[in-house]
Amino acid sequence: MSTPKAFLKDHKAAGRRPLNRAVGWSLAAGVLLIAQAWLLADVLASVALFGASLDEVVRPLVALPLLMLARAGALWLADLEALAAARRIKGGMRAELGRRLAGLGPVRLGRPPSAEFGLGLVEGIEALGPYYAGYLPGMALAAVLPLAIIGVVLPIDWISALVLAVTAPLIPLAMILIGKGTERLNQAQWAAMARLGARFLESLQGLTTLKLFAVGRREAALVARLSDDYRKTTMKVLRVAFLSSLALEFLASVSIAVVAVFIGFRLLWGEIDLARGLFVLLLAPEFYLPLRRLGTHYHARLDAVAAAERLLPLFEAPEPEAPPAVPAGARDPRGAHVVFEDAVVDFGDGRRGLDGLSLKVPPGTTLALVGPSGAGKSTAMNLLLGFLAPDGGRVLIDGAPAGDRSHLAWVPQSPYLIRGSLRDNLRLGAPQADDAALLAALEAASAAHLVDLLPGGLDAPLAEHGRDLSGGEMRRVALARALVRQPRLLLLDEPTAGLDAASEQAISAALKARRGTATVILIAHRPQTLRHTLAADDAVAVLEAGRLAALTTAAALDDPAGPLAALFSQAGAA
Ligand SMILES: Nc1ncnc2c1ncn2[C@@H]1O[C@H](COP(=O)(O)OP(=O)(O)OP(=O)(O)O)[C@@H](O)[C@H]1O
Repeated sequence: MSTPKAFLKDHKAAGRRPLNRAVGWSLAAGVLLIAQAWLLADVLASVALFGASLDEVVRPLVALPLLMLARAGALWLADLEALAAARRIKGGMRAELGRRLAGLGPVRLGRPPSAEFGLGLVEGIEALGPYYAGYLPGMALAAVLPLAIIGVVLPIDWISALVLAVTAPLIPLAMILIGKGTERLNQAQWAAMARLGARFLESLQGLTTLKLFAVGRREAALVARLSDDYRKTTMKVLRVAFLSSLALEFLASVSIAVVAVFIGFRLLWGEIDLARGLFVLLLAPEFYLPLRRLGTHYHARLDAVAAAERLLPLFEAPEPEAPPAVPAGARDPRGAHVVFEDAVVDFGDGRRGLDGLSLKVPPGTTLALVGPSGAGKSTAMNLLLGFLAPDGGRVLIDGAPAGDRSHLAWVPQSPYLIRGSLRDNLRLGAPQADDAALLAALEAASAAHLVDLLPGGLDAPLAEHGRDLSGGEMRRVALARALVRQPRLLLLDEPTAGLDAASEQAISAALKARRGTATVILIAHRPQTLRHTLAADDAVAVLEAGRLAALTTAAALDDPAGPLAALFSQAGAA
Protein backbone atom coordinates (compact mmCIF):
# COMPACT_ATOMS: atom_id res chain seq x y z
CA MET A 1 0.00 0.00 0.00
CA SER A 2 1.44 3.27 -1.08
CA THR A 3 1.34 6.38 1.11
CA PRO A 4 -0.54 9.55 0.13
CA LYS A 5 2.76 11.42 -0.21
CA ALA A 6 4.21 8.76 -2.51
CA PHE A 7 0.95 8.81 -4.47
CA LEU A 8 1.24 12.58 -5.00
CA LYS A 9 4.88 12.25 -6.06
CA ASP A 10 4.21 9.37 -8.45
CA HIS A 11 1.60 11.33 -10.31
CA LYS A 12 3.83 14.38 -10.67
CA ALA A 13 5.63 12.80 -13.63
CA ALA A 14 2.76 13.57 -16.04
CA GLY A 15 3.23 17.32 -15.53
CA ARG A 16 6.99 17.47 -15.05
CA ARG A 17 7.76 19.48 -18.18
CA PRO A 18 5.23 22.30 -17.71
CA LEU A 19 6.20 22.37 -14.03
CA ASN A 20 9.85 22.86 -14.95
CA ARG A 21 8.87 25.58 -17.40
CA ALA A 22 6.74 27.25 -14.70
CA VAL A 23 9.72 27.34 -12.33
CA GLY A 24 11.93 28.60 -15.17
CA TRP A 25 9.56 31.52 -15.89
CA SER A 26 9.30 32.35 -12.18
CA LEU A 27 13.08 32.46 -11.92
CA ALA A 28 13.25 34.69 -14.99
CA ALA A 29 10.75 36.99 -13.25
CA GLY A 30 13.04 36.92 -10.18
CA VAL A 31 16.07 37.99 -12.24
CA LEU A 32 14.03 40.80 -13.85
CA LEU A 33 13.00 41.87 -10.38
CA ILE A 34 16.61 42.18 -9.25
CA ALA A 35 17.38 44.28 -12.34
CA GLN A 36 14.31 46.41 -11.67
CA ALA A 37 15.33 47.03 -8.04
CA TRP A 38 18.84 47.94 -9.11
CA LEU A 39 17.61 50.47 -11.71
CA LEU A 40 15.07 52.00 -9.34
CA ALA A 41 17.64 52.36 -6.54
CA ASP A 42 20.09 53.90 -8.97
CA VAL A 43 17.59 56.44 -10.33
CA LEU A 44 16.39 57.44 -6.85
CA ALA A 45 19.93 57.82 -5.54
CA SER A 46 21.13 59.85 -8.53
CA VAL A 47 18.15 62.20 -8.33
CA ALA A 48 18.09 62.53 -4.53
CA LEU A 49 21.83 62.72 -3.87
CA PHE A 50 23.36 64.10 -6.99
CA GLY A 51 20.39 66.09 -8.31
CA ALA A 52 20.54 64.35 -11.70
CA SER A 53 18.41 65.96 -14.43
CA LEU A 54 15.60 64.20 -16.28
CA ASP A 55 17.88 63.79 -19.32
CA GLU A 56 20.37 61.86 -17.26
CA VAL A 57 17.81 59.39 -15.90
CA VAL A 58 15.54 59.12 -18.92
CA ARG A 59 17.03 55.81 -20.07
CA PRO A 60 16.53 53.91 -16.82
CA LEU A 61 13.10 55.56 -16.52
CA VAL A 62 12.08 54.11 -19.88
CA ALA A 63 13.68 50.77 -19.09
CA LEU A 64 11.83 50.44 -15.77
CA PRO A 65 8.26 50.04 -17.14
CA LEU A 66 9.59 47.74 -19.84
CA LEU A 67 11.19 45.56 -17.16
CA MET A 68 7.94 45.58 -15.19
CA LEU A 69 5.99 44.52 -18.26
CA ALA A 70 8.46 41.75 -19.02
CA ARG A 71 8.26 40.58 -15.43
CA ALA A 72 4.45 40.54 -15.48
CA GLY A 73 4.63 38.53 -18.72
CA ALA A 74 7.01 36.01 -17.17
CA LEU A 75 4.79 35.60 -14.10
CA TRP A 76 1.75 35.16 -16.32
CA LEU A 77 3.51 32.45 -18.34
CA ALA A 78 4.63 30.77 -15.11
CA ASP A 79 1.01 30.63 -13.93
CA LEU A 80 -0.17 29.29 -17.27
CA GLU A 81 2.41 26.52 -17.23
CA ALA A 82 1.66 25.59 -13.62
CA LEU A 83 -2.07 25.38 -14.34
CA ALA A 84 -1.38 23.35 -17.49
CA ALA A 85 0.70 20.92 -15.42
CA ALA A 86 -2.07 20.54 -12.85
CA ARG A 87 -4.66 20.07 -15.58
CA ARG A 88 -2.56 17.38 -17.25
CA ILE A 89 -1.96 15.52 -13.99
CA LYS A 90 -5.62 15.68 -12.94
CA GLY A 91 -6.76 14.54 -16.40
CA GLY A 92 -4.39 11.57 -16.26
CA MET A 93 -5.65 10.66 -12.79
CA ARG A 94 -9.30 10.79 -13.84
CA ALA A 95 -8.59 8.59 -16.85
CA GLU A 96 -6.68 6.10 -14.69
CA LEU A 97 -9.40 6.02 -12.05
CA GLY A 98 -12.04 5.51 -14.75
CA ARG A 99 -10.04 2.58 -16.17
CA ARG A 100 -9.62 0.98 -12.78
CA LEU A 101 -13.27 1.32 -11.83
CA ALA A 102 -14.31 -0.09 -15.20
CA GLY A 103 -11.86 -2.94 -14.66
CA LEU A 104 -13.39 -3.75 -11.29
CA GLY A 105 -16.77 -4.04 -12.94
CA PRO A 106 -20.18 -3.58 -11.36
CA VAL A 107 -20.03 -6.72 -9.22
CA ARG A 108 -16.65 -6.34 -7.46
CA LEU A 109 -17.44 -2.69 -7.03
CA GLY A 110 -20.39 -3.94 -5.03
CA ARG A 111 -23.01 -1.38 -4.32
CA PRO A 112 -20.79 1.58 -4.94
CA PRO A 113 -21.02 4.26 -2.29
CA SER A 114 -21.70 6.66 -5.16
CA ALA A 115 -21.09 9.77 -3.08
CA GLU A 116 -17.59 8.52 -2.17
CA PHE A 117 -16.78 7.85 -5.79
CA GLY A 118 -18.28 11.13 -6.91
CA LEU A 119 -16.37 12.97 -4.22
CA GLY A 120 -13.15 11.17 -5.14
CA LEU A 121 -13.52 11.74 -8.85
CA VAL A 122 -14.57 15.35 -8.68
CA GLU A 123 -13.61 17.05 -5.41
CA GLY A 124 -10.76 14.71 -4.44
CA ILE A 125 -8.84 15.07 -7.67
CA GLU A 126 -9.74 18.77 -7.86
CA ALA A 127 -8.20 19.31 -4.41
CA LEU A 128 -4.87 18.17 -5.82
CA GLY A 129 -4.86 21.06 -8.33
CA PRO A 130 -3.45 23.73 -5.95
CA TYR A 131 -0.79 21.25 -4.80
CA TYR A 132 0.57 20.72 -8.30
CA ALA A 133 -0.07 24.25 -9.61
CA GLY A 134 0.92 26.12 -6.44
CA TYR A 135 2.84 24.12 -3.89
CA LEU A 136 5.33 22.32 -6.15
CA PRO A 137 6.47 25.33 -8.23
CA GLY A 138 6.29 27.45 -5.06
CA MET A 139 8.64 25.06 -3.26
CA ALA A 140 11.14 25.10 -6.10
CA LEU A 141 11.02 28.89 -6.21
CA ALA A 142 11.38 29.25 -2.44
CA ALA A 143 14.48 27.07 -2.60
CA VAL A 144 16.17 29.00 -5.41
CA LEU A 145 15.06 32.65 -5.49
CA PRO A 146 16.03 33.65 -1.91
CA LEU A 147 19.43 32.04 -2.45
CA ALA A 148 19.86 33.99 -5.69
CA ILE A 149 18.94 37.24 -3.89
CA ILE A 150 21.42 36.51 -1.07
CA GLY A 151 24.02 35.80 -3.78
CA VAL A 152 23.42 39.24 -5.30
CA VAL A 153 23.23 41.10 -1.95
CA LEU A 154 26.32 39.45 -0.42
CA PRO A 155 29.01 41.30 -2.47
CA ILE A 156 27.07 44.58 -2.13
CA ASP A 157 26.31 44.46 1.60
CA TRP A 158 27.36 41.38 3.58
CA ILE A 159 25.61 42.52 6.78
CA SER A 160 22.17 42.59 5.08
CA ALA A 161 22.95 39.25 3.42
CA LEU A 162 23.66 37.83 6.87
CA VAL A 163 20.37 39.22 8.30
CA LEU A 164 18.46 37.71 5.38
CA ALA A 165 20.20 34.36 5.79
CA VAL A 166 19.51 34.21 9.54
CA THR A 167 15.83 35.23 9.38
CA ALA A 168 14.85 33.24 6.28
CA PRO A 169 14.61 29.77 7.89
CA LEU A 170 12.29 31.10 10.62
CA ILE A 171 9.34 31.27 8.22
CA PRO A 172 9.42 27.67 6.92
CA LEU A 173 10.15 26.49 10.46
CA ALA A 174 7.07 28.23 11.86
CA MET A 175 5.07 26.89 8.94
CA ILE A 176 6.04 23.30 9.63
CA LEU A 177 5.22 23.66 13.32
CA ILE A 178 1.76 25.02 12.52
CA GLY A 179 1.25 22.50 9.72
CA LYS A 180 1.72 19.51 12.00
CA GLY A 181 -1.35 20.54 13.96
CA THR A 182 -3.53 21.22 10.94
CA GLU A 183 -3.01 17.86 9.24
CA ARG A 184 -5.51 16.19 11.55
CA LEU A 185 -7.98 19.05 11.07
CA ASN A 186 -7.81 18.71 7.29
CA GLN A 187 -8.54 15.01 7.51
CA ALA A 188 -11.51 15.68 9.76
CA GLN A 189 -12.78 18.20 7.22
CA TRP A 190 -12.63 15.66 4.41
CA ALA A 191 -14.37 13.04 6.50
CA ALA A 192 -17.16 15.51 7.33
CA MET A 193 -17.53 16.41 3.67
CA ALA A 194 -17.71 12.72 2.67
CA ARG A 195 -20.40 12.07 5.31
CA LEU A 196 -22.43 15.03 4.17
CA GLY A 197 -22.08 14.15 0.48
CA ALA A 198 -23.06 10.52 1.03
CA ARG A 199 -26.08 11.34 3.14
CA PHE A 200 -27.29 14.06 0.81
CA LEU A 201 -27.06 11.79 -2.23
CA GLU A 202 -28.81 8.96 -0.42
CA SER A 203 -31.62 11.30 0.61
CA LEU A 204 -32.05 12.49 -2.97
CA GLN A 205 -32.02 8.98 -4.38
CA GLY A 206 -34.49 7.71 -1.82
CA LEU A 207 -36.67 10.82 -1.88
CA THR A 208 -39.82 8.95 -2.92
CA THR A 209 -39.41 6.34 -0.19
CA LEU A 210 -38.61 8.98 2.42
CA LYS A 211 -41.68 10.99 1.42
CA LEU A 212 -43.89 7.90 1.46
CA PHE A 213 -42.82 7.08 4.98
CA ALA A 214 -43.14 10.76 5.91
CA VAL A 215 -39.60 10.97 7.24
CA GLY A 216 -38.56 13.79 4.90
CA ARG A 217 -38.26 16.29 7.73
CA ARG A 218 -36.15 13.99 9.87
CA GLU A 219 -33.82 13.38 6.94
CA ALA A 220 -33.59 17.11 6.20
CA ALA A 221 -32.69 17.77 9.84
CA LEU A 222 -29.97 15.13 9.63
CA VAL A 223 -28.51 16.63 6.47
CA ALA A 224 -28.66 20.05 8.14
CA ARG A 225 -26.77 18.70 11.16
CA LEU A 226 -24.12 17.12 8.95
CA SER A 227 -23.71 20.31 6.97
CA ASP A 228 -23.31 22.19 10.23
CA ASP A 229 -20.59 19.71 11.24
CA TYR A 230 -18.91 20.38 7.96
CA ARG A 231 -19.18 24.13 8.51
CA LYS A 232 -17.59 23.80 11.93
CA THR A 233 -14.64 21.69 10.75
CA THR A 234 -14.15 24.02 7.78
CA MET A 235 -14.12 27.03 10.09
CA LYS A 236 -11.54 25.32 12.28
CA VAL A 237 -9.29 24.73 9.29
CA LEU A 238 -9.77 28.30 8.08
CA ARG A 239 -9.08 29.70 11.54
CA VAL A 240 -5.75 27.90 11.68
CA ALA A 241 -5.00 28.89 8.09
CA PHE A 242 -5.64 32.58 8.77
CA LEU A 243 -3.80 32.56 12.06
CA SER A 244 -0.81 30.84 10.56
CA SER A 245 -0.76 33.30 7.64
CA LEU A 246 -0.85 36.10 10.19
CA ALA A 247 2.06 34.60 12.10
CA LEU A 248 4.11 34.16 8.92
CA GLU A 249 3.32 37.69 7.70
CA PHE A 250 4.35 39.02 11.09
CA LEU A 251 7.64 37.15 11.00
CA ALA A 252 8.34 38.40 7.48
CA SER A 253 7.47 42.00 8.42
CA VAL A 254 9.74 41.90 11.46
CA SER A 255 12.55 40.49 9.36
CA ILE A 256 12.14 43.23 6.75
CA ALA A 257 12.14 45.78 9.56
CA VAL A 258 15.40 44.36 10.93
CA VAL A 259 17.03 44.67 7.49
CA ALA A 260 15.68 48.25 7.21
CA VAL A 261 16.92 49.26 10.67
CA PHE A 262 20.42 47.94 9.96
CA ILE A 263 20.52 49.78 6.63
CA GLY A 264 19.13 52.97 8.20
CA PHE A 265 21.80 53.13 10.91
CA ARG A 266 24.59 52.41 8.50
CA LEU A 267 23.31 55.10 6.12
CA LEU A 268 23.36 57.46 9.08
CA TRP A 269 26.92 56.46 9.96
CA GLY A 270 27.92 56.66 6.30
CA GLU A 271 28.91 53.00 6.15
CA ILE A 272 26.79 52.31 3.09
CA ASP A 273 25.74 54.52 0.18
CA LEU A 274 22.11 55.31 -0.64
CA ALA A 275 21.96 53.38 -3.94
CA ARG A 276 23.16 50.14 -2.35
CA GLY A 277 21.02 50.59 0.73
CA LEU A 278 17.92 51.26 -1.34
CA PHE A 279 18.66 48.31 -3.59
CA VAL A 280 18.83 45.91 -0.65
CA LEU A 281 15.75 47.46 0.94
CA LEU A 282 13.73 47.06 -2.27
CA LEU A 283 14.81 43.44 -2.56
CA ALA A 284 14.08 42.52 1.05
CA PRO A 285 10.26 42.09 0.71
CA GLU A 286 10.79 40.11 -2.49
CA PHE A 287 13.23 37.89 -0.63
CA TYR A 288 10.55 36.85 1.88
CA LEU A 289 7.71 36.68 -0.64
CA PRO A 290 8.28 33.12 -1.93
CA LEU A 291 8.75 31.98 1.69
CA ARG A 292 5.52 33.68 2.81
CA ARG A 293 3.65 32.18 -0.11
CA LEU A 294 4.80 28.77 1.03
CA GLY A 295 2.45 29.22 3.97
CA THR A 296 -0.55 29.31 1.62
CA HIS A 297 0.85 26.54 -0.52
CA TYR A 298 1.51 24.44 2.54
CA HIS A 299 -2.21 24.36 3.23
CA ALA A 300 -2.76 23.26 -0.36
CA ARG A 301 -0.35 20.44 0.39
CA LEU A 302 -2.19 19.39 3.56
CA ASP A 303 -5.44 19.47 1.63
CA ALA A 304 -3.91 17.36 -1.12
CA VAL A 305 -2.50 14.79 1.33
CA ALA A 306 -5.92 14.44 2.98
CA ALA A 307 -7.58 14.08 -0.44
CA ALA A 308 -4.92 11.60 -1.61
CA GLU A 309 -5.57 9.46 1.43
CA ARG A 310 -9.19 9.09 0.33
CA LEU A 311 -8.27 8.56 -3.31
CA LEU A 312 -5.65 5.89 -2.65
CA PRO A 313 -8.00 2.94 -2.10
CA LEU A 314 -9.79 3.77 -5.36
CA PHE A 315 -6.46 3.80 -7.18
CA GLU A 316 -5.38 0.51 -5.68
CA ALA A 317 -7.83 -1.56 -7.66
CA PRO A 318 -5.78 -3.54 -10.19
CA GLU A 319 -5.66 -2.29 -13.77
CA PRO A 320 -7.85 -4.50 -15.98
CA GLU A 321 -6.09 -6.96 -18.24
CA ALA A 322 -7.22 -7.15 -21.84
CA PRO A 323 -8.79 -10.57 -22.48
CA PRO A 324 -6.92 -12.63 -25.04
CA ALA A 325 -8.68 -12.55 -28.41
CA VAL A 326 -9.64 -15.80 -30.11
CA PRO A 327 -8.67 -16.20 -33.77
CA ALA A 328 -11.83 -15.89 -35.89
CA GLY A 329 -11.23 -19.29 -37.49
CA ALA A 330 -11.70 -21.01 -34.13
CA ARG A 331 -15.30 -19.82 -33.83
CA ASP A 332 -18.19 -22.14 -34.47
CA PRO A 333 -20.75 -20.48 -36.81
CA ARG A 334 -23.62 -21.93 -34.73
CA GLY A 335 -22.74 -19.83 -31.69
CA ALA A 336 -20.33 -19.56 -28.77
CA HIS A 337 -18.95 -22.59 -27.00
CA VAL A 338 -19.22 -22.03 -23.26
CA VAL A 339 -17.35 -24.07 -20.65
CA PHE A 340 -17.26 -23.73 -16.86
CA GLU A 341 -14.39 -25.79 -15.47
CA ASP A 342 -14.55 -26.19 -11.72
CA ALA A 343 -15.28 -22.45 -11.45
CA VAL A 344 -15.00 -20.92 -7.98
CA VAL A 345 -15.97 -17.38 -7.00
CA ASP A 346 -14.98 -16.34 -3.52
CA PHE A 347 -16.46 -13.11 -2.17
CA GLY A 348 -14.38 -13.32 1.01
CA ASP A 349 -15.72 -13.91 4.56
CA GLY A 350 -16.29 -17.51 3.50
CA ARG A 351 -19.04 -16.44 1.06
CA ARG A 352 -18.84 -18.34 -2.18
CA GLY A 353 -20.81 -17.36 -5.24
CA LEU A 354 -19.73 -20.54 -7.00
CA ASP A 355 -18.04 -23.54 -5.44
CA GLY A 356 -16.68 -25.62 -8.29
CA LEU A 357 -19.21 -25.31 -11.10
CA SER A 358 -18.51 -27.51 -14.13
CA LEU A 359 -20.79 -27.17 -17.11
CA LYS A 360 -20.53 -27.29 -20.90
CA VAL A 361 -22.88 -25.43 -23.24
CA PRO A 362 -22.35 -26.57 -26.85
CA PRO A 363 -22.53 -23.96 -29.65
CA GLY A 364 -26.00 -22.99 -30.83
CA THR A 365 -27.85 -24.59 -27.92
CA THR A 366 -30.07 -23.04 -25.28
CA LEU A 367 -29.54 -23.61 -21.57
CA ALA A 368 -31.51 -22.38 -18.57
CA LEU A 369 -29.87 -21.92 -15.18
CA VAL A 370 -32.26 -22.71 -12.33
CA GLY A 371 -31.79 -23.20 -8.63
CA PRO A 372 -32.88 -21.87 -5.27
CA SER A 373 -32.10 -18.31 -4.25
CA GLY A 374 -28.38 -17.89 -3.63
CA ALA A 375 -27.43 -20.99 -5.67
CA GLY A 376 -25.06 -18.97 -7.86
CA LYS A 377 -27.09 -18.28 -11.02
CA SER A 378 -26.27 -14.57 -11.15
CA THR A 379 -22.65 -15.27 -10.22
CA ALA A 380 -22.34 -17.69 -13.16
CA MET A 381 -23.85 -15.02 -15.42
CA ASN A 382 -21.46 -12.38 -14.09
CA LEU A 383 -18.53 -14.64 -14.93
CA LEU A 384 -19.75 -14.95 -18.53
CA LEU A 385 -20.26 -11.19 -18.67
CA GLY A 386 -16.70 -10.68 -17.48
CA PHE A 387 -17.94 -8.67 -14.47
CA LEU A 388 -16.23 -11.24 -12.25
CA ALA A 389 -13.12 -13.33 -12.78
CA PRO A 390 -13.03 -16.86 -11.32
CA ASP A 391 -10.94 -17.25 -8.16
CA GLY A 392 -10.47 -20.90 -9.07
CA GLY A 393 -11.04 -23.00 -12.18
CA ARG A 394 -11.79 -21.48 -15.59
CA VAL A 395 -14.65 -20.03 -17.58
CA LEU A 396 -14.06 -20.26 -21.30
CA ILE A 397 -16.01 -18.76 -24.17
CA ASP A 398 -14.82 -20.13 -27.50
CA GLY A 399 -11.72 -21.43 -25.80
CA ALA A 400 -10.65 -18.08 -24.30
CA PRO A 401 -11.16 -16.89 -20.72
CA ALA A 402 -14.45 -14.97 -20.50
CA GLY A 403 -14.05 -11.21 -20.55
CA ASP A 404 -14.30 -10.26 -24.21
CA ARG A 405 -17.80 -8.83 -24.52
CA SER A 406 -17.68 -8.09 -28.22
CA HIS A 407 -19.74 -11.13 -29.20
CA LEU A 408 -22.27 -11.28 -26.44
CA ALA A 409 -25.46 -9.48 -25.55
CA TRP A 410 -27.15 -9.24 -22.19
CA VAL A 411 -30.78 -8.62 -21.29
CA PRO A 412 -31.09 -8.07 -17.54
CA GLN A 413 -34.36 -8.11 -15.61
CA SER A 414 -34.42 -4.34 -15.38
CA PRO A 415 -32.73 -3.18 -18.55
CA TYR A 416 -31.20 0.24 -18.71
CA LEU A 417 -32.46 2.45 -21.49
CA ILE A 418 -30.50 5.59 -22.19
CA ARG A 419 -32.01 9.00 -22.69
CA GLY A 420 -32.16 9.35 -26.47
CA SER A 421 -34.24 8.10 -29.36
CA LEU A 422 -35.51 4.55 -29.79
CA ARG A 423 -32.93 4.27 -32.57
CA ASP A 424 -30.10 5.40 -30.26
CA ASN A 425 -31.13 2.75 -27.76
CA LEU A 426 -31.31 -0.02 -30.33
CA ARG A 427 -27.97 0.89 -31.84
CA LEU A 428 -26.20 1.12 -28.50
CA GLY A 429 -24.32 -2.13 -29.02
CA ALA A 430 -24.19 -1.99 -32.82
CA PRO A 431 -23.67 1.59 -33.98
CA GLN A 432 -23.44 0.55 -37.65
CA ALA A 433 -26.85 -1.19 -37.76
CA ASP A 434 -29.25 0.24 -40.37
CA ASP A 435 -32.98 0.85 -39.89
CA ALA A 436 -33.92 -2.40 -41.61
CA ALA A 437 -31.86 -4.35 -39.07
CA LEU A 438 -33.43 -2.37 -36.21
CA LEU A 439 -36.96 -3.02 -37.47
CA ALA A 440 -36.21 -6.71 -37.94
CA ALA A 441 -34.92 -6.92 -34.38
CA LEU A 442 -37.99 -5.11 -33.03
CA GLU A 443 -40.15 -7.50 -34.98
CA ALA A 444 -38.29 -10.48 -33.56
CA ALA A 445 -38.69 -9.11 -30.04
CA SER A 446 -42.42 -8.57 -30.68
CA ALA A 447 -41.94 -4.82 -30.27
CA ALA A 448 -42.54 -3.71 -33.86
CA HIS A 449 -45.79 -2.03 -32.81
CA LEU A 450 -43.80 0.47 -30.74
CA VAL A 451 -42.58 2.13 -33.92
CA ASP A 452 -46.18 2.95 -34.83
CA LEU A 453 -47.20 3.70 -31.30
CA LEU A 454 -44.46 6.15 -30.35
CA PRO A 455 -44.63 9.58 -31.98
CA GLY A 456 -41.64 9.81 -34.30
CA GLY A 457 -41.17 6.04 -34.71
CA LEU A 458 -37.49 5.13 -34.45
CA ASP A 459 -36.77 8.80 -33.69
CA ALA A 460 -39.14 8.82 -30.72
CA PRO A 461 -37.28 10.21 -27.72
CA LEU A 462 -37.16 7.87 -24.71
CA ALA A 463 -36.74 9.26 -21.23
CA GLU A 464 -33.79 8.19 -19.08
CA HIS A 465 -34.30 4.65 -17.73
CA GLY A 466 -37.10 4.31 -20.33
CA ARG A 467 -39.49 5.81 -17.80
CA ASP A 468 -42.18 6.45 -20.40
CA LEU A 469 -42.37 2.78 -21.43
CA SER A 470 -44.05 -0.03 -19.54
CA GLY A 471 -41.89 -2.72 -17.92
CA GLY A 472 -42.79 -5.22 -20.65
CA GLU A 473 -42.06 -2.71 -23.43
CA MET A 474 -38.70 -1.89 -21.91
CA ARG A 475 -37.82 -5.57 -21.77
CA ARG A 476 -38.79 -6.01 -25.41
CA VAL A 477 -36.75 -2.99 -26.52
CA ALA A 478 -33.81 -4.40 -24.55
CA LEU A 479 -34.23 -7.78 -26.23
CA ALA A 480 -34.39 -6.12 -29.64
CA ARG A 481 -31.26 -4.16 -28.75
CA ALA A 482 -29.52 -7.42 -27.88
CA LEU A 483 -30.64 -9.06 -31.13
CA VAL A 484 -29.43 -6.11 -33.25
CA ARG A 485 -25.92 -7.02 -32.11
CA GLN A 486 -26.31 -10.49 -33.65
CA PRO A 487 -24.50 -11.96 -30.67
CA ARG A 488 -22.83 -15.36 -30.62
CA LEU A 489 -23.82 -15.63 -26.99
CA LEU A 490 -27.14 -14.23 -25.76
CA LEU A 491 -27.53 -13.97 -21.98
CA LEU A 492 -30.87 -13.21 -20.37
CA ASP A 493 -32.25 -12.95 -16.87
CA GLU A 494 -35.90 -14.02 -16.64
CA PRO A 495 -36.71 -12.74 -20.13
CA THR A 496 -40.47 -13.18 -19.83
CA ALA A 497 -41.17 -12.21 -16.21
CA GLY A 498 -43.96 -9.67 -15.96
CA LEU A 499 -45.07 -10.04 -19.58
CA ASP A 500 -48.55 -10.91 -20.80
CA ALA A 501 -49.09 -14.29 -22.39
CA ALA A 502 -48.89 -12.97 -25.96
CA SER A 503 -45.57 -11.16 -25.41
CA GLU A 504 -44.23 -14.16 -23.55
CA GLN A 505 -44.98 -16.35 -26.53
CA ALA A 506 -43.50 -13.87 -28.99
CA ILE A 507 -40.30 -13.60 -26.99
CA SER A 508 -39.95 -17.31 -26.61
CA ALA A 509 -40.44 -17.63 -30.36
CA ALA A 510 -37.70 -15.03 -30.88
CA LEU A 511 -35.35 -16.99 -28.64
CA LYS A 512 -36.14 -20.25 -30.31
CA ALA A 513 -35.39 -18.61 -33.66
CA ARG A 514 -31.83 -17.97 -32.40
CA ARG A 515 -31.17 -21.68 -32.19
CA GLY A 516 -28.34 -22.65 -34.40
CA THR A 517 -27.08 -19.06 -34.80
CA ALA A 518 -26.40 -18.14 -31.18
CA THR A 519 -25.88 -19.89 -27.88
CA VAL A 520 -28.53 -18.75 -25.42
CA ILE A 521 -28.11 -18.93 -21.64
CA LEU A 522 -30.88 -17.65 -19.44
CA ILE A 523 -31.67 -17.50 -15.75
CA ALA A 524 -35.12 -18.81 -14.89
CA HIS A 525 -36.80 -18.46 -11.52
CA ARG A 526 -40.20 -19.76 -12.55
CA PRO A 527 -41.34 -22.97 -14.20
CA GLN A 528 -43.40 -20.88 -16.66
CA THR A 529 -40.22 -19.37 -18.07
CA LEU A 530 -38.89 -22.82 -18.80
CA ARG A 531 -42.19 -24.01 -20.16
CA HIS A 532 -42.78 -21.04 -22.46
CA THR A 533 -39.27 -20.06 -23.45
CA LEU A 534 -37.54 -23.37 -23.93
CA ALA A 535 -38.12 -26.25 -26.29
CA ALA A 536 -38.58 -29.60 -24.59
CA ASP A 537 -35.06 -30.74 -25.45
CA ASP A 538 -33.30 -27.53 -24.32
CA ALA A 539 -30.89 -28.04 -21.44
CA VAL A 540 -31.65 -27.02 -17.87
CA ALA A 541 -28.83 -26.82 -15.32
CA VAL A 542 -29.95 -27.04 -11.70
CA LEU A 543 -27.47 -25.23 -9.44
CA GLU A 544 -27.25 -25.73 -5.71
CA ALA A 545 -24.81 -24.07 -3.36
CA GLY A 546 -22.59 -22.97 -6.23
CA ARG A 547 -22.36 -26.36 -7.91
CA LEU A 548 -24.17 -28.26 -10.62
CA ALA A 549 -26.75 -30.44 -8.88
CA ALA A 550 -28.38 -31.84 -12.01
CA LEU A 551 -28.32 -31.37 -15.76
CA THR A 552 -31.59 -32.17 -17.44
CA THR A 553 -33.93 -30.86 -20.17
CA ALA A 554 -37.07 -28.75 -20.08
CA ALA A 555 -39.06 -31.94 -20.64
CA ALA A 556 -38.22 -32.90 -17.05
CA LEU A 557 -40.75 -30.29 -15.91
CA ASP A 558 -43.41 -32.91 -16.48
CA ASP A 559 -41.54 -35.58 -14.56
CA PRO A 560 -42.89 -35.54 -11.00
CA ALA A 561 -39.81 -37.46 -9.83
CA GLY A 562 -37.32 -35.21 -11.71
CA PRO A 563 -35.09 -32.51 -10.21
CA LEU A 564 -37.19 -29.65 -11.61
CA ALA A 565 -40.41 -30.80 -10.02
CA ALA A 566 -38.61 -31.01 -6.67
CA LEU A 567 -37.11 -27.55 -7.08
CA PHE A 568 -40.27 -25.76 -8.14
CA SER A 569 -42.53 -27.52 -5.66
CA GLN A 570 -40.13 -26.36 -2.93
CA ALA A 571 -40.27 -22.85 -4.29
CA GLY A 572 -44.05 -23.07 -4.51
CA ALA A 573 -44.29 -24.29 -0.93
CA ALA A 574 -42.02 -21.48 0.24
N1 LIG B 1 -21.25 -9.10 -4.39
C1 LIG B 1 -21.36 -10.10 -3.51
N2 LIG B 1 -20.67 -10.06 -2.35
C2 LIG B 1 -20.75 -11.09 -1.47
N3 LIG B 1 -21.50 -12.17 -1.66
C3 LIG B 1 -22.21 -12.28 -2.79
C4 LIG B 1 -22.18 -11.24 -3.77
N4 LIG B 1 -22.98 -11.61 -4.80
C5 LIG B 1 -23.48 -12.80 -4.46
N5 LIG B 1 -23.02 -13.21 -3.26
C6 LIG B 1 -23.32 -14.50 -2.60
O1 LIG B 1 -23.04 -15.54 -3.51
C7 LIG B 1 -24.05 -16.53 -3.46
C8 LIG B 1 -24.66 -16.72 -4.82
O2 LIG B 1 -25.38 -15.56 -5.18
P1 LIG B 1 -26.10 -15.37 -6.58
O3 LIG B 1 -26.58 -13.98 -6.62
O4 LIG B 1 -25.23 -15.84 -7.67
O5 LIG B 1 -27.34 -16.35 -6.41
P2 LIG B 1 -28.61 -16.50 -7.35
O6 LIG B 1 -28.74 -17.96 -7.59
O7 LIG B 1 -28.50 -15.63 -8.51
O8 LIG B 1 -29.74 -16.02 -6.36
P3 LIG B 1 -31.16 -15.32 -6.70
O9 LIG B 1 -32.01 -16.36 -7.34
O10 LIG B 1 -31.68 -14.94 -5.36
O11 LIG B 1 -30.88 -14.15 -7.58
C9 LIG B 1 -25.04 -16.06 -2.40
O12 LIG B 1 -24.74 -16.73 -1.21
C10 LIG B 1 -24.78 -14.59 -2.26
O13 LIG B 1 -25.04 -14.17 -0.94
